[in-house]
Amino acid sequence: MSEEIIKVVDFTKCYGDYTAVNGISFEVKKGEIFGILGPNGAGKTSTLECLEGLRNPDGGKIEIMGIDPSKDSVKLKDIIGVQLQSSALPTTITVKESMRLFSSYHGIKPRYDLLKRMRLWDKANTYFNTLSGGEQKRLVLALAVAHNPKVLILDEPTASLDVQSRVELHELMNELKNQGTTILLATHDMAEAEKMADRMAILLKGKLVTIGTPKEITASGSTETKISVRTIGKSLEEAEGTLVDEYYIFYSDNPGRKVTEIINLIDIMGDSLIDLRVERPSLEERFLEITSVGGAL
Ligand SMILES: Nc1ncnc2c1ncn2[C@@H]1O[C@H](COP(=O)(O)OP(=O)(O)OP(=O)(O)O)[C@@H](O)[C@H]1O
Repeated sequence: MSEEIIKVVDFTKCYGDYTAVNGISFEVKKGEIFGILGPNGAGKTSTLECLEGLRNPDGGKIEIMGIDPSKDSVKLKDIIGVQLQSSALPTTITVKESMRLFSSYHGIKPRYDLLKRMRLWDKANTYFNTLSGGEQKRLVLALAVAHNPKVLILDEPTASLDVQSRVELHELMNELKNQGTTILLATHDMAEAEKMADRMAILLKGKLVTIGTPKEITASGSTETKISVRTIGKSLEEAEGTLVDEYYIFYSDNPGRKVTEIINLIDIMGDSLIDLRVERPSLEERFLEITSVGGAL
């Protein structure tokens, strides 16, 4: 897992006078799922589009398996898989025709197995513009992975997908990862990022504000761990917790020590524990902390 597949060094993207991405650097290793998170306008899509060779950087360096996307789009096309925008497909192409077209573009046999897997086989002869939003998205994803790309670039892949399709896509991503595919995943969905990403970068106003595993990022915040305790008696009445729906709620930056203190108190007071829950701050809470005014910037 140490081979660097994607290298981004001091990358900058401008639109006229506006700097959308301002000197960011990160590397993605072989077989990693790397999340790119950030609020609207943070620069995620601009970064992905430069990696895909659709736009040219205005500064710094980008490499995918040693290829500069802005210079060698021919070599890049077989290495990367990208999710097309829905508008990139002709409205009256059928599902099966689109798979044939893409497969011939990559010089492979049509991957009808993927249409079956993405539950699109019943719609094989349906025009693209009459598919539902979720079906269009499933097709676009099937087309992105048809040629077994070494690098898969996904921009909000599960937005507008139903729960079943979302779970199926996550399974497919894990399978591809296990086969050594490197996946770049831009998402607004914190639960998805926490579940799927090995590491992630958070962008804010074009700058990279933090990078690490979901656990590292969550643990680096000031948000405290929540401990909820329910007892038979009233042993915690005098402790500093707040009573909410029969649970005493405590917050601590040292949850191990706090839980021991609480249990000792319950014991000393001759009381009995009914339930104890420890909830670490979520990635979402940490994300909000980082991206809100007065956050880590
Ligand atoms: N073609 C363009 N011309 C001018 N400005 C652009 C263009 N594309 C993007 N921008 C601006 O660059 C900034 C970054 O946009 P980008 O789409 O990369 O952000 P994003 O993180 O993907 O946002 P979102 O989560 O809303 O999709 C935004 O302020 C946007 O308005």
